[in-house]
Amino acid sequence: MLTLDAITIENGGYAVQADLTIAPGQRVAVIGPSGAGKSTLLGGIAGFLPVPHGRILWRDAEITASTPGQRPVAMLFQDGNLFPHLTLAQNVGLGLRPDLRLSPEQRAQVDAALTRVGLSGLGARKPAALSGGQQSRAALARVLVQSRDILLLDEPFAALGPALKADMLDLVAEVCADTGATLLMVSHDPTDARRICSHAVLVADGQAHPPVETATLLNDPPPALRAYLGQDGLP
Ligand SMILES: Nc1ncnc2c1ncn2[C@@H]1O[C@H](COP(=O)(O)OP(=O)(O)OP(=O)(O)O)[C@@H](O)[C@H]1O
Repeated sequence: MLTLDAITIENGGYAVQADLTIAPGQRVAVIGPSGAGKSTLLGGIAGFLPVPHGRILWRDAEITASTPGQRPVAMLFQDGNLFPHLTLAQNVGLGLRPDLRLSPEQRAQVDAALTRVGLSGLGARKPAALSGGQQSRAALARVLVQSRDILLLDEPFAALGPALKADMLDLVAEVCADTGATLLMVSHDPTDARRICSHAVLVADGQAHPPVETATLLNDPPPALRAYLGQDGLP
């Protein structure tokens, strides 16, 4: 269980409050108006932003004061996930050791992660020699190799076309099912949430609400979400 026990997360002058729990292995979309604090929520869970009030717990152990590296969390951002001067294998290896002094076992883990995301044999390539979809897969492999319990994805596939994005979302769902990882994924596209997230957290007006079933939330959105989604259900 991921427990956000009456927390406040600070992001500059902005604050987001949350008092909710997320079940292990659950896939949860984080949705809400632009600027409402979705990235702030993920940043607080990851340990990148201060949480001056409340407690964050994972499986009953408090992690509020833990550094990002000590938390059971791996995070994938929209941009800047790959270093252009490093090969794919090195980029993925960074998830295991920042100095890249990998043991043979760790190299095998990198190869396995690349294979899992469909990039077998491409480890020696640099990111520029890959398509956008392949780059997204490599970034996902780096998150995978970390074997963390919680995956935080902040609009990671927004730059991809619809078909590639759907492939990546399905891959994320498969990986979460394989590993039992708990997923929180920020997305501006409600179809992403419907595709792979059983539950959704609405972030609006500085408040992250407890998760509810995605279909329930999107089929009958509260006013703050309805205004954002518009009549056709898209932002
Ligand atoms: N460094 C900062 N200093 C002050 N305010 C900030 C800072 N970073 C973000 N904010 C503010 O915090 C609020 C929440 O930002 P956040 O990025 O979490 O929203 P979001 O819901 O992820 O938005 P979007 O959907 O547009 O990405 C915004 O109103 C933003 O202006």
